Amino acid sequence: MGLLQNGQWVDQWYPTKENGGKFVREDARFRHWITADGMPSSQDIDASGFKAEANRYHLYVSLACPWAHRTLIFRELKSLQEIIDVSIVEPHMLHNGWEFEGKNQSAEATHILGSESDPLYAKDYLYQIYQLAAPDYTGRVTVPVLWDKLTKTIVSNESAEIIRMFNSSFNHITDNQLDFYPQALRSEIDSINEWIYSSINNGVYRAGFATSQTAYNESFDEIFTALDKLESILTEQRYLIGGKITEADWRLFTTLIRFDAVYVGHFKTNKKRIDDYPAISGYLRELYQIEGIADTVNFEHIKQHYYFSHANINPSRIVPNGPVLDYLAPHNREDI
Ligand SMILES: N[C@@H](CCC(=O)N[C@@H](CS)C(=O)NCC(=O)O)C(=O)O
Repeated sequence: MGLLQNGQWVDQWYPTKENGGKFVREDARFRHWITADGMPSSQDIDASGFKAEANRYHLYVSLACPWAHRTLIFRELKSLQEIIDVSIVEPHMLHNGWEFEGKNQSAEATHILGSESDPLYAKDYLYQIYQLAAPDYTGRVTVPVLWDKLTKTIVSNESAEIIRMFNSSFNHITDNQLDFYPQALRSEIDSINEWIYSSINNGVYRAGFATSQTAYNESFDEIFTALDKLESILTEQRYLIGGKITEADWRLFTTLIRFDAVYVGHFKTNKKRIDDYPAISGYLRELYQIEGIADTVNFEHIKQHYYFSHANINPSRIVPNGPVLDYLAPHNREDI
C-alpha cells in the first residue's frame, strides 16, 4: 500500500507515529460536482461544473470498501446502472495499491472472482488513473473514483459527495425521484452522519489501524458507546430518522454489514457482535433485504481485502472461513 507523491508512486503504510498511534484519515482531494445542467454547484470547491449525461461517467470501486459500497448502493437505488458503468478492482491492496485484474497483478495476489480489468485505459493499477487526472498529484489513491470520460479527469473521490450527486443530479435522465436527502431533514441527517462517521464508520478503522493501546482503547469505547445508543434508537424507531430510510441509514449499513464478518476479528472491535444487538441486527437485515442491495454485498471481496491486504495486522494472511451469517432471516421490523 502506498500513495502518490508529486505523481510518483511510493509504497508506504499509514503514518501513525506522529499522532500517538492514532490513524488519521486524509481528506479526499477531487471534489467537483455533477449537476443536472452542468452549471457549477455551490459545493464545488473548484467551481467547475460537470453536466449529468448518460454514459459519460465511470465508477471505479472495490467491493470490499465500505465507502465505495455507498456509491454502489446509490447507483442501484437511483436506477443509474444503465448510465454509469462500474469497474471492480482486485480486493488485495498490496505494494502497488489497488490493482486491476490482469497479468501485471502483484505476485502474491490471487485472482478473486468478480475483479475486473480497466475497460477505459487498460491500466494495471488505480494510481495510474489518478496520474492521468493529475500528473503531479500528491495524496492517497482511494476508491471510489468517479471518472469523467469526456474530460478524462476525476470528478470526485469522496463517497459522501458522490452519493449526493447520485441522489439528485441524474433525476431528469432516470426519472427516479427517490430522495434520500430531503430538504426538510438535511440538518438532522447531517448531524447523525457526523456522529456515525466519527464513532462507527471511521471508528472501526481507528481501532483497527491504531498502533498504541491507548488509541485502540479510545476508539473501542467510542464504537460500543455509539452502538449501545443506536440499539436504543432502533428499538424505538424503524430507521435512524423516524419512519423513512435516508442517506444516514445507507452510510451506516456499509459498516454494519462488515462488522461481524471482519471488524470483530481483524479490527479487534469484539466487545459484542452486531448479532448480539436485537434491534440493530434486525434493522441491518431489513436494509440488506431491500431490492438490489444484497447484490452489492460481496463477502469474499470483503474478507479477502482486509485479512490479506493488511499484513502488519494479519501477517499470515490467512483469511478466516467463518462466521456463518444469515442476513436473509426475517427482520420483524414491520410494526416498529
Ligand atoms: N473519503 C474517502 C475515503 C475512501 C477510502 O479511504 N477508501 C479506502 C478503501 S476502504 C482506500 O482506498 N484506501 C487506500 C489508501 O488509503 O491508500 C471516501 O469516503 O470516499
